[in-house]
Amino acid sequence: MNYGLSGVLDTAPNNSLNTSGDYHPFQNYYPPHIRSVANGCHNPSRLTGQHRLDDNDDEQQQQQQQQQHHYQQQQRSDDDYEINDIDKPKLLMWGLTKSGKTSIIKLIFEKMTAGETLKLPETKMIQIHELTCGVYVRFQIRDVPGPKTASLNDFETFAPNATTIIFVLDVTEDYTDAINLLVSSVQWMYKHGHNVRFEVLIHKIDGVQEPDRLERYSNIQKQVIVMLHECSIEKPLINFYLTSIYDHSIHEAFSKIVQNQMKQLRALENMLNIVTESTQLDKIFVCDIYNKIFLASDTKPVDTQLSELCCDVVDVYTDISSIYGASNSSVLDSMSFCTIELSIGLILYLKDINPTTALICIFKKESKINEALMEVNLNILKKNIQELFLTNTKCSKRQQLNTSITSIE
Ligand SMILES: Nc1nc2c(ncn2[C@@H]2O[C@H](COP(=O)(O)OP(=O)(O)OP(=O)(O)O)[C@@H](O)[C@H]2O)c(=O)[nH]1
Repeated sequence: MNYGLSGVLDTAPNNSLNTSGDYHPFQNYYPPHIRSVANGCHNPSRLTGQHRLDDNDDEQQQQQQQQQHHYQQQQRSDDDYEINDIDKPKLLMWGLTKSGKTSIIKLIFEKMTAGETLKLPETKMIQIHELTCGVYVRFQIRDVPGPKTASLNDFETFAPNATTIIFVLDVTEDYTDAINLLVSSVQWMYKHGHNVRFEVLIHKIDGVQEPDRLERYSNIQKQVIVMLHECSIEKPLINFYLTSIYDHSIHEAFSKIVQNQMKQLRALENMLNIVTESTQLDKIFVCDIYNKIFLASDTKPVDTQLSELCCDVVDVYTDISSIYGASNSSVLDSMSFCTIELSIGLILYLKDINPTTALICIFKKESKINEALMEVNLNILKKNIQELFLTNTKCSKRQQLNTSITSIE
């Protein structure tokens, strides 16, 4: 399958408007100059930008209605997107009691504040969360009561059908027991033939002084690898992250964990690479605006500060939308966009993909971006992203059908 991006146009030599017949109807809405913060908006009744102040402009209203109609159709096709329950990744939150498992889920997916997690009761029963990121990426997370010691009794019940284990290790406590629990859990999985990935969150890092953080991270990592090596597990599937619910690190780590579940990731990254190169952008992220999970970015190395900036853009956008927007409409719709110019010479541009997902582009103010070309390419990208996910589902449905025909023969 060709994972390229059909139809993406290359940068024109100057900043002129693209006059080809290909130009997207959005052209009429988005004047080809960059505007300042959050003057993109969702529908006529919400916060309006300077180009929409005239509510009596019939032509504009008609076009807006057409766009809304397209978006509703898109929403309907998104609803058609079904993922087979067997294919759905099953993530297990695992770690000692009070390590922070429930807090992480509540903070990312249920909008609980970090302060509110202080009052969370101990988990007594297994909690199953059916979650969706960016409409298309669906998975299940199981939050289970954490053991008080390095005992595997409960793990043997919870682990067998997990496809990924998210192990939460409280770095502010003596972590000998936590490391023993982690190592024996990996060992148990290998012994029972489950070659699953372990995503280890070295958590509550806000409680450790800045200079000691990396040292503690590499000590824990080394200790775990040596212990696994002693158990003859040479190349474990294991990743380590430094996290805290008091900053963006937990969103960043969880984004990587979610990306590891997506079979479309490489294809998506290829598409984003093509668009960043052809449009001369510095970076593009695909982000779920409700939980701030990044589903992908182009493959240029990500500066942590850039992804923090993206989370901030999303916060600004959703805050303004919830203050000024109509209560019954979604935060993003087919006309949503916003541009923020930073004093450090960067421009952040947010644009919808679907009702929950946005593209966030970053480019330097001085770079000669052809904005018309950027708009065309981002619209093509948006369409291709949708097709990529839908094609994948159709393929897997067709494969299932073929399998059942074969078995009947
Ligand atoms: N300082 C700090 N505290 C955190 C962090 N994450 C969670 N906590 C606190 O850790 C405590 C325990 O969190 P829980 O989420 O209940 O832990 P759990 O692992 O689900 O515990 P069990 O339900 O007993 O398995 C709470 O008081 C949280 O506020 C963090 O990143 N930093």
